[in-house]
Amino acid sequence: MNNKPQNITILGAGAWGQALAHLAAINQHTVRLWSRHSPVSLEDTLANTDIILCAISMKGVRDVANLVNSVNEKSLKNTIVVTATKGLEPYTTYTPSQIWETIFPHQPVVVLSGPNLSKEIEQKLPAATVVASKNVVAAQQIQLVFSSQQFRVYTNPDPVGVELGGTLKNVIAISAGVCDGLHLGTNAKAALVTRGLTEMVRIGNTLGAKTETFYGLSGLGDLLATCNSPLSRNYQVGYQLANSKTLPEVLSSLSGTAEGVNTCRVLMEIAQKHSIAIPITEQVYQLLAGEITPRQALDKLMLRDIKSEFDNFPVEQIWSRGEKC
Ligand SMILES: NC(=O)c1ccc[n+]([C@@H]2O[C@H](COP(=O)([O-])OP(=O)(O)OC[C@H]3O[C@@H](n4cnc5c(N)ncnc54)[C@H](O)[C@@H]3O)[C@@H](O)[C@H]2O)c1
Ligand SMILES: O=P(O)(O)OC[C@H](O)CO
Repeated sequence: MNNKPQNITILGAGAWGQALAHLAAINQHTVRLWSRHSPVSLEDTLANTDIILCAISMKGVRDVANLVNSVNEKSLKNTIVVTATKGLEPYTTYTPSQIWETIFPHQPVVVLSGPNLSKEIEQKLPAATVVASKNVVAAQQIQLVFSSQQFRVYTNPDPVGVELGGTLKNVIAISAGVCDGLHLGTNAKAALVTRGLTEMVRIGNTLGAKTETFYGLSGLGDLLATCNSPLSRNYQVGYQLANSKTLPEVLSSLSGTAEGVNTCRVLMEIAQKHSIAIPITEQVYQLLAGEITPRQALDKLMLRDIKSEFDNFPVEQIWSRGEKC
């Protein structure tokens, strides 16, 4: 493990890229920030870099990964790629780490994800996160690079699960914003977030993630942060839709990317393909498409067929044990 200051290139100079630059600088690492608007070329920025950290919005990840590959394929021999994007690619349904792994099959790829609202990190408030990779040593290296008094970093052996936790919670955060925007109360919010976690596990398991990862920081932890904070852009989308704003109005008022809007569309494709029940996501999708009102979405969720709480524990099974009375 290398405990020396590292040369880190952060791709994406938005809210999250800048917050990560601050966290890396705490440990005396040399940080270079690059964005598509940078005056310095990507090639120059990447010279002698030990770590490439991508904090680009989902829609730019493949283009930027291809750009990195085209300018610097040979000199990146020992470079670790870290991905901090929380989204899914339309059509391929790839996660960001899967895109990086496809383009850089010989580099270690590490996922960094957790309950990390950048505005709180900017204010130097404490936070924790998770780093996960198929390459355990690379994950431990990134843990060492970012761990500080302000930022506690855990490793996890399930990169797909860690990445999907951060991605899938964005859609549930939109629904939580709607719930608060309609003033539906704490009981309703608890029910929504808990059933939302069930949807996350269903999708995650189908895509190869471990159930227990969703009960950790990158799953439940990030879900709680995002569903309970007005600082979350995804939460704001739901909150403002519930307050009669249109989606274009909401998106133009946000400072940065609300990935849940596009993720929701990709999740609908995945759910249809694999026949997965994701009723909350389905209502968010119809709401974003302008097909239903927030109140209609609520009624649809409340009036669904009654069922057992757990997928593998049908009502009939309980009754047949004579426990009905
Ligand atoms: N802000 C947070 O609190 C936070 C925390 C954790 C993870 N994230 C995730 O990090 C990612 C970035 O979020 P952000 O808050 O920094 O967003 P942002 O909108 O503030 O910044 C996005 C960055 O991506 C770049 N970008 C966007 N589209 C691009 C394209 N087509 N090609 C090249 N570059 C492009 C922008 O120039 C900018 O540098 C998102 O996936 C988000 O979910 C954000
Ligand atoms: O502002 P949001 O909704 O993109 O949330 C930011 C982070 O994902 C919270 O961990």
